[in-house]
Amino acid sequence: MFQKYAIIVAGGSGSRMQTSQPKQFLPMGGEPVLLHTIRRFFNYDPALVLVVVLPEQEMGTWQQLCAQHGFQVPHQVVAGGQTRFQSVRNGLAALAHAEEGVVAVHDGVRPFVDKAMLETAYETASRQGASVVAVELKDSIRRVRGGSSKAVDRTAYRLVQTPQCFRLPLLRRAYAQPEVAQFTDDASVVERFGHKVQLVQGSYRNIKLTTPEDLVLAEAFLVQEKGK
Ligand SMILES: Nc1ccn([C@@H]2O[C@H](COP(=O)(O)OP(=O)(O)OP(=O)(O)O)[C@@H](O)[C@H]2O)c(=O)n1
Ligand SMILES: C[C@](O)(CO)[C@H](O)COP(=O)(O)O
Repeated sequence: MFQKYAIIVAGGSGSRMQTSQPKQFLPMGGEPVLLHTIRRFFNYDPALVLVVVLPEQEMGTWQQLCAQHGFQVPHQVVAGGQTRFQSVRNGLAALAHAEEGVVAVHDGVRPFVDKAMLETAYETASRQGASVVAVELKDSIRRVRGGSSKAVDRTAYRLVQTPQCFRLPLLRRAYAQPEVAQFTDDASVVERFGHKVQLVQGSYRNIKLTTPEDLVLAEAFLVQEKGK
């Protein structure tokens, strides 16, 4: 067995959602999105060490929401940075005293992560160092260049999700690199550091709440889950 950690990043402003409240705090089935996400990790493994990264100015909001919803899942709260990279780095700093184990980095706005996916991602990273959940493309894709476009082979690509799991010392060393614009996720950081990343099966339900229509889908998923 190995110790499991999770850094749940919720330090963004949610500009594409176009709501006054950051999307991680929006209600979904009557409870904040972030609360659902954290609970999924706790239900997977109550012994998991949880670090939640929040916008510095929203610490009070989160405290209030936890009190309002009687949310008791133990977690450490850390202030985020200007970019996702900086938020993950701040989350890692909160684990400075942890030595071994596997850490998942997960978007706070992906509330439909499930137990099977978490188990596969953690186990794969414990054996191979780095794992990333991903799904096949459902649409055709085209490469755009200048004013024209060209069809490309979609079977050669995957859509990358979170959780992305890593042996803790590896992720720590990778995040000591200087930030570059190409770092859109944790896998890209670890890969640039020189470590291969193993893809594992994600899910089409594991959506990232990004734009307003994603909330409609999320509510529908919840209704469906409650009916099961
Ligand atoms: N400085 C940042 C930026 C993003 N995130 C987190 O990274 C996840 C994925 O990012 P994204 O969906 O892009 O969130 P936002 O940056 O909040 O959204 P937008 O780009 O629309 O502003 C989210 O859970 C978000 O809160 C973060 O912790 N710190
Ligand atoms: C990490 C991520 O969710 C994997 O798909 C994605 O890269 C985040 O990108 P965003 O531009 O911050 O939404």
